[in-house]
Amino acid sequence: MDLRQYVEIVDNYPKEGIRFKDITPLMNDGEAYRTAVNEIVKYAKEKEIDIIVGPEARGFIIGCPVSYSLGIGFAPVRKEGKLPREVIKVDYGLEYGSNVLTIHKDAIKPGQRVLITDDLLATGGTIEATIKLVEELGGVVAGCAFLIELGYLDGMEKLKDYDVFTLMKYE
Ligand SMILES: O=P(O)(O)OC[C@H]1O[C@H](OP(=O)(O)OP(=O)(O)O)[C@H](O)[C@@H]1O
Ligand SMILES: Nc1ncnc2[nH]cnc12
Repeated sequence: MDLRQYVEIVDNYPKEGIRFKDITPLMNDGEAYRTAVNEIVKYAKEKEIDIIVGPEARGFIIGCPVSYSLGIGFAPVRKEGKLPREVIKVDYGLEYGSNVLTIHKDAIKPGQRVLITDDLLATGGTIEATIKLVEELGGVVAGCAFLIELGYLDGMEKLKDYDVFTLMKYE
């Protein structure tokens, strides 16, 4: 199944010069969504993952069904001010802005094997920040999985020391 036909490219969103890759058509199609999630489930099984971590909001869309399918937990990474208990935080930049990400201090047990999921790898700022949070809690980043990699933004450079799985690459 060619999943690219379900990714819509929107020019100049959210600002001038950005070509936004919209995955909502993929999610709207049950078969395409399931095919994409199943590929990541397969990858997660190979990596013997204990828990999935995904950054808000699109990381949830990919990570939660993978967690459900494997019967393992999901730990949300959220923008500042959203998680109710004690958190650790990190600043990060992305293709069109900057922000703060947080995770609950007790979300991951030291030594747990973590798969980080997101819809898309652009500059790698979000994934780098998420990795920092996981590692600060003592988690082992056993893999990172994305639907889409924007090769022209070199996010992969930040992931040289990690195992990465992507379904679609745009140059
Ligand atoms: O590799 P980067 O340059 O960091 O960009 C990728 C990130 O940008 C998007 O999230 P965004 O922060 O727009 O938030 P959203 O998921 O809430 O839409 C996307 O879902 C990734 O998390
Ligand atoms: N070009 C892009 N399309 C979709 N999501 C993004 N997040 C960061 N850059 C993006």
